[in-house]
Amino acid sequence: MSDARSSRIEGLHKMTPAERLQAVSRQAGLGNSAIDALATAAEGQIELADRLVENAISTMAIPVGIATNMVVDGREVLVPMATEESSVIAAVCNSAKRCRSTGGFVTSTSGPVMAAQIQLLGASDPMNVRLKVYERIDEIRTICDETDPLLVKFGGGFRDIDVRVIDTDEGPMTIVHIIVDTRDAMGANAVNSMAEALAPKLSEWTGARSLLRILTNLADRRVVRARAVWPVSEIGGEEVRDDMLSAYHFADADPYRAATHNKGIMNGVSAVVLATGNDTRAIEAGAHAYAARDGWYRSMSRWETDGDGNLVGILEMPMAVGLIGGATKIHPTAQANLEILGVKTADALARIIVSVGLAQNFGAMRALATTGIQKGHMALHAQNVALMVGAVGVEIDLVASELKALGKVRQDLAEEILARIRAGK
Ligand SMILES: CC(C)(COP(=O)([O-])OP(=O)([O-])OC[C@H]1O[C@@H](n2cnc3c(N)ncnc32)[C@H](O)[C@@H]1OP(=O)([O-])[O-])[C@@H](O)C(=O)NCCC(=O)NCCSC(=O)C[C@@](C)(O)CC(=O)[O-]
Ligand SMILES: NC(=O)C1=CN([C@@H]2O[C@H](COP(=O)(O)OP(=O)(O)OC[C@H]3O[C@@H](n4cnc5c(N)ncnc54)[C@H](OP(=O)(O)O)[C@@H]3O)[C@@H](O)[C@H]2O)C=CC1
Repeated sequence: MSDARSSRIEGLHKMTPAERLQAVSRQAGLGNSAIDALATAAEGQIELADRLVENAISTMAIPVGIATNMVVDGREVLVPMATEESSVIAAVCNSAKRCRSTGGFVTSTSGPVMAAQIQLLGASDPMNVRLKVYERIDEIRTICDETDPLLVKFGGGFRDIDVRVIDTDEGPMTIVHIIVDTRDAMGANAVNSMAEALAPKLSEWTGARSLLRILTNLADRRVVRARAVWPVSEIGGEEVRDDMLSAYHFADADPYRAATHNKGIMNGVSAVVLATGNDTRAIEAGAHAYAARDGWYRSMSRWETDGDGNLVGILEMPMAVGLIGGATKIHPTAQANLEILGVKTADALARIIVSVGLAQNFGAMRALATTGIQKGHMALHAQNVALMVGAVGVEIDLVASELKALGKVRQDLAEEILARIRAGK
């Protein structure tokens, strides 16, 4: 652990990344191996990193793996996933393989529609303010569309308003939602610019003070739905199917279980979001808020059986991803991953992501309802544990396979095995 002398490094943001690395190393008292690790990771990447974020000193590589077997809306698709967690990609490959015979994943979407909120305060008549805003819809449309003519040219732009009065600890507030079709963009910048342009006008028309002007990540008008059918024969029998349903009912009724169940879904979702340079925090925030829309936090997915006894999975969630903007357009790896996916629209990307989330959920539930998660997950995790204890080259596979054979993937055992290998025993 470093023992930073002071967190104040004057002018760090004005230095080059190499100068920053030196300054941080000095301040944090880094040893040569830590400095080398940061400098090596930065090679060939730092120029872009320095453009993307502030005070960049290095980069952090996350593995990109390919999920096979996915069929989405009849199209075979190879899906790049960026994740540091073992067994996540294997789970998608496995689950997608098991529903190929029924056609894979079928999706639908409500379209690329985002909303921004403008908070109006200080009026004694918030309901009256609400109606005054509705009366100005034509002017609002003009202001919003004039803010982003390019978006309008591509077929997007202002669509509608929704004006709510909410109760808060400091009394009622009027909240204006501007609803915008953002086409192939995630749309944060477009809707935020529109909200900022519109806010002074809303104050002028209503007499209320405008304060916050920002998009909502609860993108409940940009919902994507995926469904798939797993034949009983591909699940491992009726007993496994019924146990998977019991696992789902547990998650849907208990927020402690729902959090983990949904984390499994997000294992798949966030990995594709990250691989395509999209904003993982935006997607995570929207997904969890949507899962709590009924007033309690529940499973993001739904599971049932069809008339033939097959297991049917359904996932419906907000999916505000883009192909334009953020890191998507400028990160070469994101661009290459989009090429692998072969998608030309944000809508097509969103459909694949939600399908991967559903596949991931199937894989985790099936593992949990049968062998338990440790068998598949820990078998793949054994290599990480071998690396953690310092195994190199051929040692890694030797340590990992001994751990798997023992059925105990533990660091203390890995250390013992490595010591034995090195002693030639
Ligand atoms: C791990 C498996 C897939 C093994 O599952 P298995 O049935 O033992 O696999 P298999 O060896 O019989 O192979 C079947 C297919 O799985 C795929 N597959 C199999 N192995 C690989 C591999 N190495 N790399 C790529 N693909 C692999 C591959 O498609 C293969 O077909 P093939 O191509 O050979 O014809 C299964 O046990 C599984 O899906 N487990 C769940 C893993 C999981 O969810 N991991 C996430 C980490 S745990 C977590 O964070 C979330 C959680 C679990 O807490 C969520 C929750 O609680 O709900
Ligand atoms: N709460 C949140 O989630 C927030 C997220 N963000 C960040 O915002 C970023 C995403 O913003 P986003 O607005 O998507 O990106 P950009 O503003 O970079 O890109 C969108 C813009 O690109 C132009 N454009 C060109 N071609 C198209 C097309 N085919 N479809 C749609 N627009 C097109 C449009 O017009 P024009 O170029 O004229 O503007 C559009 O407004 C992410 O990095 C995210 O992290 C930012 C703030 C808050």
